[in-house]
Amino acid sequence: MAALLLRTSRGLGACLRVATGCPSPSSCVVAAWSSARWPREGAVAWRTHAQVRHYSSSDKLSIDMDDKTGVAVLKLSNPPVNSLSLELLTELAIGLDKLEMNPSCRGVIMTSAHPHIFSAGLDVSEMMGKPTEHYREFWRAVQEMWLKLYGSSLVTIAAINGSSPAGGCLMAMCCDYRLMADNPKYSIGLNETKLGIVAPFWFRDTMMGVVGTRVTERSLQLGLMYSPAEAVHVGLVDRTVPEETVFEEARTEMARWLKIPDHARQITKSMMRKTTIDHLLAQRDSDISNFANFISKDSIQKSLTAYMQALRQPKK
Ligand SMILES: CC/C=C\C/C=C\C/C=C\CCC/C=C/C(=O)SCCNC(=O)CCNC(=O)[C@H](O)C(C)(C)COP(=O)(O)OP(=O)(O)OC[C@H]1O[C@@H](n2cnc3c(N)ncnc32)[C@H](O)[C@@H]1OP(=O)(O)O
Repeated sequence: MAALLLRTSRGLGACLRVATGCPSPSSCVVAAWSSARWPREGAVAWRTHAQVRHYSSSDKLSIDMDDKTGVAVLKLSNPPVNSLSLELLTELAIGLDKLEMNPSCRGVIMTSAHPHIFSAGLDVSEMMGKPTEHYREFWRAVQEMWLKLYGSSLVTIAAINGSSPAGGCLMAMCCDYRLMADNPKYSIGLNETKLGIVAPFWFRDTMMGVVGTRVTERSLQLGLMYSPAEAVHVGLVDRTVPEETVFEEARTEMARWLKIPDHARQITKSMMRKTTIDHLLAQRDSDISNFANFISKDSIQKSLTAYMQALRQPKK
């Protein structure tokens, strides 16, 4: 058991083989471990100096870590719609990594600084009119963000305070719990087919883990966007709350999750997610090539152009 308390600081994907005698990352089922999240002398000393630390140096992302509660707040702030550009994706992956390595950190609340939009998903302009090398780099960054968030050993809660299509929905689905503002104007879902593109297998697998096979199949084929109430009905969101209380409700929910001993919860989370993570890790390069080939096709570029033009039309 003592071996289980070793820190590896690498999220759920890192196998603590020493703990289970597991020979390889791919055959290890329960050994993934990030860090034993018990207070250490160093961490306590750190707390006396500063309770809240600002983590991110980017203006597109703020990360504030409260040393007293062990909870970090990660706020997307990339106007106008929090689209996930290469830069923001990279910042997200770095920020999540830093939190994973901080022994004081036990949970992350992810939310948006924008009043009505959680995230518009991947920045479509990163997928249009660029050279193949750019598409490859972009897609690796999308994968990396997913690996860090889906594979995080921390408690992750999405405080969804606005619309959340496609990649925005993916980020929310990576979290352990989702609260959404009950505003019927907001929507959430994987709408990729409506853009003429295809949600890759790991988007699908993430959704299946949240809502099951049947709802995923219907949602993906039709590119369904759900209102908050519908999202609760299909299980995509755990709970709706009045808009002005989303953040406080997320804090209350976090406190509930933090009552569970970290080691037990982390191993359980790893058991649930490891197969899905390994699936992408095993096919990372081919997934990048598939994306780059697919997105470079003239027909796909035309679809994206038409979609963006339609988006720019005045709304009725
Ligand atoms: C064989 C093949 C097998 C496998 C395939 C292999 C690989 C897979 C291939 C591809 C996978 C790709 C996966 C893609 C995931 C994504 O996330 S795609 C992005 C999808 N996102 C959307 O569709 C959201 C579109 N946006 C909206 O619905 C709305 O903008 C909003 C609800 C978010 C906000 O509405 P409003 O507040 O009304 O704001 P506006 O609509 O006026 O937008 C303001 C401004 O922002 C621009 N914009 C909006 N969204 C995006 C975006 N995602 N990226 C870039 N830019 C965006 C919009 O055009 C406006 O710009 P301007 O007009 O001001 O210039």
